[in-house]
Amino acid sequence: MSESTLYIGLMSGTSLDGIDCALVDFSSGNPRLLGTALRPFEAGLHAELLALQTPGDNELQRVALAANALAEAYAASVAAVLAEAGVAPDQVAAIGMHGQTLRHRPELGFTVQIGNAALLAERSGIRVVADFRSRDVAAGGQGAPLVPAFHRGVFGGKRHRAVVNIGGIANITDLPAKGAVRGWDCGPGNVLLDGWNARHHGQPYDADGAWAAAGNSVNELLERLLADEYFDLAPPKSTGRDLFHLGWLDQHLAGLPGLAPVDVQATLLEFTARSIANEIEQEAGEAEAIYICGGGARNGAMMRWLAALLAPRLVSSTEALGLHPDWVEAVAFAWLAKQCLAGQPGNLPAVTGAAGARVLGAIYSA
Ligand SMILES: Nc1ncnc2c1ncn2[C@@H]1O[C@H](COP(=O)(O)OP(=O)(O)OP(=O)(O)O)[C@@H](O)[C@H]1O
Ligand SMILES: CC(=O)N[C@H]1[C@@H]2OC[C@@H](O2)[C@@H](O)[C@@H]1O[C@H](C)C(=O)O
Repeated sequence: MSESTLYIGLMSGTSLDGIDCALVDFSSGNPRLLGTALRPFEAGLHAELLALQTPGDNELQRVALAANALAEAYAASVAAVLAEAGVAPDQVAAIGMHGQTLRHRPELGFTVQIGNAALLAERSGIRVVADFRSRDVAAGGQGAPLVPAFHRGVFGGKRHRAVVNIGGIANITDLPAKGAVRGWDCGPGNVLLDGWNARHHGQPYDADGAWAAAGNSVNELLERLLADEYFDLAPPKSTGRDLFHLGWLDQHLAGLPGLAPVDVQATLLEFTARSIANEIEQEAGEAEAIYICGGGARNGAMMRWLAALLAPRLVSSTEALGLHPDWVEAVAFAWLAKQCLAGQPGNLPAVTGAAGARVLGAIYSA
């Protein structure tokens, strides 16, 4: 089946909102979506994946069991998408399985995405490509972001554009009309907004940014957050929950007692939007139009902040370029699986800082 042009991309990202699954046909120049599914994590698995983000007891066994539970959930997503599209497993060339990031420490030489790829191959009957980041890290790179090569192919054009993924973490791809593509993680996306909202309202996210929009940003807190040294680093750079988590926010709040939770949320929204806009101004200032993907595109208050901060540039979602913002990352991992099977590189060394272009991923036969 290696001549099949159908691939499945599976992404469960740093926001921990669940599993994005996309069935994609690459037979023409542009990827064509044949089916999609977003499956929230079952509560117990969500709690365990969140707990495993920080060191704890009996980690080896807990990680192994969580990796199995993830594979079962991935297999259910794959089965649902195939059934809806009327496609049989043997018509699919491969699944690109990102896995769940538990640690990202390229400066120490490792990044960890869990998910039992062997079990997913067994359950789905489809070849699985997994562990996309390790080879780039082994070659001295950040192992992230990996989507810029895909963004170049689908979103590049005659005008200078930038694409911003606002997931748990936010990353930017700079797509000049001529010249090299650049990309880097610019800092938090929704991770702090989600965490603060969950702490105060018990809900996974602040729908449409409505709670944040009801508060007033606190300048002293905003300045402290923006002073983090991550924002002074030049690309290549990548980050994760290892750095940006509620404990990081709590450290900054410690010297500012008595703030109303709604005003902290308002500050987090402005901080997130400003950190993204600042990095675009510094690194991709010539971009004429900015396209947002990831769940942040559903946050109206975030989109209004970005439009104001980045004016007169046009700010819209990637839907304007033909790919719905919810599915960009899953389609990218389908594409990365295709690159792997073709023996083609998936990374851009100018983005990740790796010593060279590398074929990414490990293949688990069907
Ligand atoms: N209606 C909405 N209003 C506000 N925010 C939303 C809405 N829908 C989704 N989001 C945000 O989008 C997040 C999910 O985004 P996404 O799926 O792109 O992240 P991810 O892929 O897990 O992260 P990453 O790209 O960092 O790996 C949610 O956690 C939430 O913060
Ligand atoms: C280590 C890791 O999982 N990084 C993710 C995360 O989520 C967004 C940002 O941080 C990005 O660098 C990356 O994902 C995308 C898909 C990437 O590699 O391009």
